[in-house]
Amino acid sequence: MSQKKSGPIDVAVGILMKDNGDVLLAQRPAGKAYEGYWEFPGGKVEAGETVEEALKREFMEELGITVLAAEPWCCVEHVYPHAHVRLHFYVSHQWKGLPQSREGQSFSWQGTVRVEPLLPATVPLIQWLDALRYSHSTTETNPA
Ligand SMILES: Nc1nc2c([nH]c(=O)n2[C@@H]2O[C@H](COP(=O)(O)OP(=O)(O)OP(=O)(O)O)[C@@H](O)[C@H]2O)c(=O)[nH]1
Repeated sequence: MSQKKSGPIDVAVGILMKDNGDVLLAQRPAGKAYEGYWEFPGGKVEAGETVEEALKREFMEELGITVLAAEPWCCVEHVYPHAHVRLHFYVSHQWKGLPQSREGQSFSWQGTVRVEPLLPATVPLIQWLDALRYSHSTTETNPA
């Protein structure tokens, strides 16, 4: 009989944010659960790795990007039919390289995120991301 891992699976997820606030999304390639859904790039943390190490490894493996620095932002748990995941979202403003489709995935830089469908656990993040983006913005006008 096969046994399922009972606790959540840790996943490192990275949000690359350009100076203008645009963020990078990737479309899950064929053969993965939720194929065709959009997500922030990342993947499962392997045994013996920190979340940050996993983040850097996944970005290099999947996109050929070197993440130079990233800050932990928020953590979300979600139970899918295929897995119970704990997503550790990091925001990075410093990286090297252009996204390469090493797994056949499509990419899109988005201001207000309009690509669909998004992975269900990622949907609430989009609203929080707008707040984060505006808090970084220096061009915001004071309504008063
Ligand atoms: N990368 C990423 N994963 C997410 C997001 N939101 C979300 O629910 N997930 C979930 O987190 C898990 C990530 O696992 P994965 O299958 O992409 O990881 P991996 O690259 O290590 O895949 P592999 O098992 O094929 O090697 C999936 O269950 C996925 O549904 C997101 O925004 N980005």
